[in-house]
Amino acid sequence: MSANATSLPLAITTGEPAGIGPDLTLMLAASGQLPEGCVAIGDPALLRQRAQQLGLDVPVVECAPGEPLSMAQATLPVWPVALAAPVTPGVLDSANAAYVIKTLEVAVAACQQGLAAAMVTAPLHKGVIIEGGFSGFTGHTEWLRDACGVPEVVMMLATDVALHARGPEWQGERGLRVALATTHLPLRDVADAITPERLTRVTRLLDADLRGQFGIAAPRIAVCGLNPHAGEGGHLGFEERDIIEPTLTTLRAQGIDVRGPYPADTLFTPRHLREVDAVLAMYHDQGLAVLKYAGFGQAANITLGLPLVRTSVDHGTALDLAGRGTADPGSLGVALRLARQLSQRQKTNER
Ligand SMILES: NC(=O)c1ccc[n+]([C@@H]2O[C@H](COP(=O)([O-])OP(=O)(O)OC[C@H]3O[C@@H](n4cnc5c(N)ncnc54)[C@H](O)[C@@H]3O)[C@@H](O)[C@H]2O)c1
Ligand SMILES: N[C@H](C(=O)O)[C@H](O)COP(=O)(O)O
Repeated sequence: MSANATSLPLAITTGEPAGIGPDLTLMLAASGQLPEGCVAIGDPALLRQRAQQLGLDVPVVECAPGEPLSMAQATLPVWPVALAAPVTPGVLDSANAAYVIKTLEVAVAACQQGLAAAMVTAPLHKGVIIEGGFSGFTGHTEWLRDACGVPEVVMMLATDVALHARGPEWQGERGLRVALATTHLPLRDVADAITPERLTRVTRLLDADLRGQFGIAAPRIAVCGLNPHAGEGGHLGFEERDIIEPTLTTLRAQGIDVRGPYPADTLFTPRHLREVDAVLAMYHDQGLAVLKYAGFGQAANITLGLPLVRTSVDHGTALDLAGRGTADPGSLGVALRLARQLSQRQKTNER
């Protein structure tokens, strides 16, 4: 296989086996919407069984990293990882936690060895991974940071503009990009995690990847406050006055176009969004509730700051839909297209 980012496969980790990850991968393959050069990572027997449950005629073809992929229409090439326990759609079993982690390890190794262009992750279930013995696990994003040995990563979700613009007024014609200063933390711990050091690392990474990965020459970043009305001058919380504002002042002096902190409730309105390229939210639901309202099913999750390209879906395991054929594969399609685009850009940047 040529070591060319356009011909290297996109490795899809199929995620929680009782969730919709296997279904969505098969649905895209069956409908001919799986982009050329994709390979799934998971248990071939599970995929064949799920295809049968969904009534999909998708031959599952086993192969190994580095081998040429089957080019036949509507087949699904698979790099095999064996399940530990049989799966019933919608029913979690912590015995399969190590299997899910193994699929991630295979994808990371393939990217690192130049055998995959990027990894695209279908959803996993954080709770069952923890119950399966991975006590520190909080999500793909943090796991990938540690697996790749980098000090910081940033979670950013973006709507797919071409497919989902709400109209020309929705953040201009560039869609909505929301990055998070903190990720999977209990709300109780969020305020303590908003430190000058973290804000500085996250903002610098966001600025660098908007330039390098998204080709924005001079990124403009709007930053949310943490408290209602951005702290009301210190009367409704001190984090803006004492931490966020001074950090942004320092970053501006270093040449980063970072604006705010703004009251988060009115920042996510077209008039403000049109003026910037990304919003940095202070915590998970502050940013992602808006992003998912704007584009659920047509958005993707990107991990910034990794030495490899990783994109993901904008939704979870949807156990209620597994095995039924009613889940929407749109976000997986967006994540795959974005992964291909980012891996091609990464290759161009390396030249
Ligand atoms: N990328 C990931 O790995 C990822 C992302 C988000 C959530 N999760 C995990 O998923 C699990 C369940 O999370 P949750 O219940 O908060 O969110 P969820 O996205 O699984 O489900 C929320 C709602 O959205 C619906 N939904 C989700 N995906 C859909 C799709 N493709 N088509 C149609 N409807 C869809 C579900 O049926 C449900 O009603 C949790 O363990 C969470 O941590 C993983
Ligand atoms: N925060 C993500 C979301 O709500 O869509 C999701 O939990 C996935 O996170 P990881 O990619 O870190 O697993």
